[in-house]
Amino acid sequence: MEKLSIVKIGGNIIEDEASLTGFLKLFSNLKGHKILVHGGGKRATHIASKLGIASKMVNGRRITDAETLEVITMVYGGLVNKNVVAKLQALNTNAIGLTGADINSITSEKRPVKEVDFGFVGDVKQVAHNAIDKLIKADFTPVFCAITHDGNGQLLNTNADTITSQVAVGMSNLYETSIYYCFELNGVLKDINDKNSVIKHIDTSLYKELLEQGIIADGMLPKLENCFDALNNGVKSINMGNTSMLTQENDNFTTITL
Ligand SMILES: Nc1ncnc2c1ncn2[C@@H]1O[C@H](COP(=O)(O)OP(=O)(O)O)[C@@H](O)[C@H]1O
Ligand SMILES: CC(=O)N[C@@H](CCC(=O)OP(=O)(O)O)C(=O)O
Repeated sequence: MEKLSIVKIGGNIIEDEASLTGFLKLFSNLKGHKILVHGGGKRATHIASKLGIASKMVNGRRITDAETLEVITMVYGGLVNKNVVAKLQALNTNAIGLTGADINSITSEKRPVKEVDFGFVGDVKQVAHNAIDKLIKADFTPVFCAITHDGNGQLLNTNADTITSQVAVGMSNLYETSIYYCFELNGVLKDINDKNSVIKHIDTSLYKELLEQGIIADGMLPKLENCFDALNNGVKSINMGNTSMLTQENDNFTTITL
């Protein structure tokens, strides 16, 4: 099986021009087949607030009413996605920006209302791995934003970490797939206040211990939950750390296995 790398960048990297430029250079230089997934939650919150729309997050997910859906469509699908694609073109990476509606790549289902009504938030149902592979085989580099669709004309907001793990699970039918979650810290830290306390390897049993000890919290909770879901469904390896983990020089990041 050929190899495929799926790289995710979150809001903090996107917000910092120098970090974004540095990251995109590393991503461009990455050998082999690759896919980029980007978030942009911070930018969406910022622009929504300029428009007088308050943002509300519950369990790390944005409550997405009709107005907020308009904002995130403009920000993720337009502003962030197209800027990332243009910057990649400048680095000679022939990128194509996509939402899940494009080439019907990611379909999702509006999250059912239980204790919380998340509004237009979608849980991934299907990833069209063969359609995505046509782009890869044509030497295009897909760049996904955090938008999916329900197949009936409705766009839905889907967390970018979840898009990453679900696209990785789908592509594992065709490739030996690795995920790289790039964020502003060096990896999963034993002590959140000590940036050098990277836990180099987390497996299922250590994961349970870290959860019990409360060492994994906030944004890291859904991230790691997604990781174990992906590993249980065919993804070969998952790495988490700052963007320099995409180079051979840095081995100070977290690797996650079953
Ligand atoms: N043990 C931990 N190690 C590293 N980060 C942690 C840990 N526990 C919680 N976090 C938090 O998780 C955040 C990363 O998740 P998130 O905010 O979803 O990132 P992203 O930028 O990818 O959207 C970090 O900024 C950090 O505040
Ligand atoms: C449903 C939901 O919460 N979607 C996220 C999608 C963006 C995202 O995941 O961005 P980061 O990776 O930068 O956090 C949101 O709107 O914030």
